[in-house]
Amino acid sequence: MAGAPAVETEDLSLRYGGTAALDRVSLRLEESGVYGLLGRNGAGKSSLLALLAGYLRPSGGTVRVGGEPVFDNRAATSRICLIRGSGETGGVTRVGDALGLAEAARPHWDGDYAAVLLDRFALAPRRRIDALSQGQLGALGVALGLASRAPLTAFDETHLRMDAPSRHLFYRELLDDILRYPRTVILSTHLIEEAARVFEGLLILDQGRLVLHEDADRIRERAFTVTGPEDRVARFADGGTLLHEKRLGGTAAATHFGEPDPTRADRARGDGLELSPVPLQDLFIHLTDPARGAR
Ligand SMILES: Nc1ncnc2c1ncn2[C@@H]1O[C@H](COP(=O)(O)OP(=O)(O)OP(=O)(O)O)[C@@H](O)[C@H]1O
Repeated sequence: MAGAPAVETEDLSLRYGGTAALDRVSLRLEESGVYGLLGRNGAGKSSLLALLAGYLRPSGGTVRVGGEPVFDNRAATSRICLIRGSGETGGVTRVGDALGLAEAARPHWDGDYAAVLLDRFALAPRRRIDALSQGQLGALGVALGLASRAPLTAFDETHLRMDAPSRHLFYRELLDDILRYPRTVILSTHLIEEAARVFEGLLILDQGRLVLHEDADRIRERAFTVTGPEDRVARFADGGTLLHEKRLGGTAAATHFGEPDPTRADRARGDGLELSPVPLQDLFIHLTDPARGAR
């Protein structure tokens, strides 16, 4: 559907018996780009991706990709590629066979690009899949996902077992290829800091709920830590959104997450306080801290 958001969910919920894996998640991804999906273990990331790919029927709410409902809709799901874990290769024997399967299933498949990626990841098409290491399986999953060129592609912790140079190659390919062929990519990962540079937007799930859905640039503007003498840091905190506070021998460091306000920042600097950006991983830890609700 022309002009429809790439991904749209409304009050999307999923229950496994008595467990609420996802609880009324509403989100819209308008633009092509790379979105980071973060959450602690069991937060609901895989459940959300499985629902977006049409693998599961929601217990409640709706999910649309490119304007179309996805569950039981082959036309819609052929435009979605979800690579789960180190990848599922359909029970075939060799790397080259997995590419053949993907070519048959994926309307936007680019075989030449797949061959280039296999070469870069040093994976020969004749290699037996059952003899690949976990990291090599991840690299195959990454190659299958990238070469699918699906309008919605999701990687569910696919690259976690790959070594650092291979992961960096993946991030570079992702950024380069999305510029050439704009599409929406969701990357679920626990490797937050190293992947942060590829994220245009961020989704954070906590216990099945969406606690943050924001552009990466805006997050950088909204989050900062103010450090200095305790009394001045406390004065600065008045009326702000305090996420975390640390004190040591009369000095305090308070992490805020609120609306950008340049005058407050100027005031803080004028008061001799130091302002610094918050690493994404710290922000994630603070936002998903179980003690936060109590504070
Ligand atoms: N097949 C299932 N049967 C029952 N409960 C499930 C099933 N799959 C997931 N769950 C539960 O649903 C919740 C969300 O799980 P999910 O796998 O979506 O989390 P996740 O964020 O992907 O976690 P991780 O980072 O550990 O992979 C968890 O409480 C999990 O125990």
